[in-house]
Amino acid sequence: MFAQELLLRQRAEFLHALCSSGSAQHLESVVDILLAKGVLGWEDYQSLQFPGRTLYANARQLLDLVYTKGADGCGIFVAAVEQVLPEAQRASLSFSGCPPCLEDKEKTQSASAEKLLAQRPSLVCKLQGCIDAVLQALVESGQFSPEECDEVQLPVHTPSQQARRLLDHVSSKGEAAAALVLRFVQQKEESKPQLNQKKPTPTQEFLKYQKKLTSSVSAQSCFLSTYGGTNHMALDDVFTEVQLELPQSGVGVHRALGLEDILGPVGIVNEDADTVLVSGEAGSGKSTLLQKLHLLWAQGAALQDFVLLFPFSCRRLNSEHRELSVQELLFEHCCWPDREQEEIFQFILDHPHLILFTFDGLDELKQSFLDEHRLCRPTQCAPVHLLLFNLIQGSLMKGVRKVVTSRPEAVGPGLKKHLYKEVLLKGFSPFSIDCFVRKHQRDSTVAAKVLASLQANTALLGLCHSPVLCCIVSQCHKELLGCGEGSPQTITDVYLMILQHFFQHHSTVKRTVGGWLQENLKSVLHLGQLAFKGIATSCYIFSDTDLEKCGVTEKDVCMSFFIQSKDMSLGHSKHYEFLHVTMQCFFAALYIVLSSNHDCSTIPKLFELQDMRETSHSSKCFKACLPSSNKQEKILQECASAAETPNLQITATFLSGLLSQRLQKLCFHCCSSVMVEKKSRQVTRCLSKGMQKHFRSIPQPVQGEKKSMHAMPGFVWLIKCIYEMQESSIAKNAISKLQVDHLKLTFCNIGPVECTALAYVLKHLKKPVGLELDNNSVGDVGVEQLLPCMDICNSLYLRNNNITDEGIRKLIANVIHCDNFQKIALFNNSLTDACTQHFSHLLKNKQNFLSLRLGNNNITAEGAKHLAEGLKQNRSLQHLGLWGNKIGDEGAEAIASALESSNSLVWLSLVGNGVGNAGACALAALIRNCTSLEELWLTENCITRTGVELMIQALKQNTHVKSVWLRNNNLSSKEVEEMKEIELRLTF
Ligand SMILES: Nc1ncnc2c1ncn2[C@@H]1O[C@H](COP(=O)(O)OP(=O)(O)OP(=O)(O)O)[C@@H](O)[C@H]1O
Repeated sequence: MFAQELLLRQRAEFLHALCSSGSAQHLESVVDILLAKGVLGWEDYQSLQFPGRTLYANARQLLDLVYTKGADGCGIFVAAVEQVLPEAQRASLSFSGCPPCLEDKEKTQSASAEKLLAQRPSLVCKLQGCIDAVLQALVESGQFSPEECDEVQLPVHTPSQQARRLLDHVSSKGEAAAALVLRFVQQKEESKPQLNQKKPTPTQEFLKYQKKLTSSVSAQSCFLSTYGGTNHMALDDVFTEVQLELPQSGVGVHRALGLEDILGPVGIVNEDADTVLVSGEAGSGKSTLLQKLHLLWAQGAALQDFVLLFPFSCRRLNSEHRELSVQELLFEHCCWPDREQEEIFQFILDHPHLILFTFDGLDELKQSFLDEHRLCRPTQCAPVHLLLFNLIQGSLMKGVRKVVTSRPEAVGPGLKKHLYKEVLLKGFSPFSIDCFVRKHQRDSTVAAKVLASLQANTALLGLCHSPVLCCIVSQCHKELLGCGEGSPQTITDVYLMILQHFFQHHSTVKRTVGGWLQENLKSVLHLGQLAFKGIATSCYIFSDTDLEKCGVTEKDVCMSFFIQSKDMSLGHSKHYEFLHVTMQCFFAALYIVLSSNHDCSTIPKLFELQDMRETSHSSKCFKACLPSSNKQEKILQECASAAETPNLQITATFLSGLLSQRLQKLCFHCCSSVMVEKKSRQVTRCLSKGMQKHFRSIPQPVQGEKKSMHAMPGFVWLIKCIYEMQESSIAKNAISKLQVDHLKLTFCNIGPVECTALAYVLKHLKKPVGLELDNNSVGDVGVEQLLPCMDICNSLYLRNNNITDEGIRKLIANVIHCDNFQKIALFNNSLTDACTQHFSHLLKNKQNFLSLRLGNNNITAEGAKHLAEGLKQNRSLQHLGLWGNKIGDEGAEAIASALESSNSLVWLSLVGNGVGNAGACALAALIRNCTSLEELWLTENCITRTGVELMIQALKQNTHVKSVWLRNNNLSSKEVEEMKEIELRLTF
């Protein structure tokens, strides 16, 4: 088939192939190739750069364009798609009979600019990881302005997009800039360490082993056991992009990362270390992400610098009680070499840089990470956890790259110092939720209905940012769509929904409302007992005997709550795991509620653990709740040294939900109402006690300062438990005694779910507070969830929280009516000019508003003009911060002229905005006329002597201004010295 015809016939498939991952990566890589091959010209390329257009719209535009390029152009396009897509995706497109492809046409490119274009695809790869250095070189050589650097480095761009922006700018600068970039990349390549140098020639036996390992990794990773119970879904069909970020470092930046960045060069903190940590909350998708990496490696689509990949699960390593050498660990737990074991192991020892180990779920390892016991010889036998710790530290098999996943709580400073880099996994973005539901629900009408019901219930939408919950919600679409008003609000509701889903799926009996739990009570208690024991002893894999002991029957096993353990080392007997560990926590909580066997200290003990985080004390205390009637149980108790606090906390959260007034009635069908009510009172008391303890720890403020509480993650957990109870009186009671002016919840892993709970509780505060949520993952959905408590907030700090203009639109529509609300800080989000209209509206209509800080966003002169409209009509604003935007001279003129008549403005920052002398001139007028201004920040604004002199003149007429900051402008040191003498208030 001719390529042009293929493009027409398979248009839908091409679109799907380029866009279904939800990321622009495939599309952009194809465009790179088309530019390099001359299929697209610069104008074509510009027409594809339409801001705000959806991925699919861009892909359609590209297909239209390519079609007009004739058969050759289409042929190159098809080949480019083939090159860019992972193998599994390629299968859905039929390329047979297509014209040629991507061999280079041996053009003799003399000019550097031409080379830059022809080598674009490889340059995009090579530039990642050295963008900052290239930009610095371009600035130093006068080729780039600081504004252009800022544009390239915008945090909304992924590293590959930053590389493309850089190349785009360079291409408009001519030969010298292009030559500089090429030189830079060449030098970098030449100085690269061994990793990318020619790979050694492996022997036949090695190649056979590599093949065996690859197919075993592929077999283990190609399916995802999902909530269909017995159904398995191909990972490639359902994997949806997750949000990856780098942790903060100083005034850090949240950056969108792709899968390739997990092992790529961005975000390295310690070049000498070998371990990459991927950390994320329960159900955020760590195991699935690792599984995807395994699959991509096995498919030859990623991580091809590594010739062998050994995947480990810490959950399964817990069952290894022998002492092993590293060699035994690799070969017995991953893949057995049929021959020449020694030779293969020697290859691994000789080429550590070509080997990758992955360890999933370090938090599930029964022993906490210790940096003490060193092993150095790969032949030395030791308990598995010691081998693991020594591999992570690098004292064993230095140079082998390791990827480890863990919940954040389990990562202490001892481990952190051995990290090459850390990547935070933040679950699904709103876009991914959409994508996931569409992939999971093949029927597009059902998918649309599920998505509509999520939009109508934003608390549930917030929960769906956690992939595990998104998966359950999508799985239970019938229950969800049929529940009308009573649609789930809490995480307990969602797990009850899946419980009901599975029970009803396996039952033929017609049920009475609420009767389904009663009908299945026996199964619930058996499964609950197994889950409870497991949670208390960090046990997540169960043998037939374990099941038998708790009375779990064959029928219970078939109920879909379990998956069969994929372990290769557990011999022939069957082993089971709950579908997900959170499901185990849920059954454990059900058991505590429904069983009559517990002594009354179980609930208080479970809640007390918040004070014992990161110690094994919590588990010891909790283990005491286990009935230790027989020997085996005692052994179980002894060998578990550290039950995971996070899982105990999740269990306690479910317990709060199940014992809430509205869900209690479900339990009344199954056990004595007196007992349930008693347990419920216990939970309420524990929550109240826990909160009081936090409040008592608040230090008295230093004189003149506000009383401030710096909340810890334990506080957020208590708030979430209170939310699960869905009783205003409990929330009111718990929070009414909090008397602070400022509530600080920075770096507390606050996402939309936590925002829902926070708002539910904080709205009952008696006195207005400042709410500081900097450096979390609030996002637009989280902002919407916070609205109910905005009445009681006088200031809101949301620096670094992935907020876009849409979140701001909803926020402002609400806070405009809140009398107390006076300050907002939104430094380092994804805001553009579109949000400034809303702020302008706020400024016009809220004459007690004091402070607006929008630093490090993407606001241009256009946005500044909108803001200026609002500023003209505002009489109260004291602080305005636009640091690190791009308002330029025009924007500065608009802002300065709007503020000239202000008699409230005290502080103005336009740092790093390319204000220039024209802007400085307008700001000089502001200095002359504004009677209240005290501080003006104009650092890094390309202002020269002319601009500063204008300001000096203006300052002569103004005694209010205390300082004007002018560091890093275009002044020589001589000029700086001179001007300092003339005007002491200038700071250089
Ligand atoms: N990227 C993804 N695409 C599609 N589904 C996903 C993705 N990530 C997770 N899921 C779904 O969510 C479930 C839970 O994810 P996963 O087990 O990977 O989380 P986790 O972070 O490892 O949890 P835990 O810390 O509790 O072990 C998966 O079984 C899968 O159904």
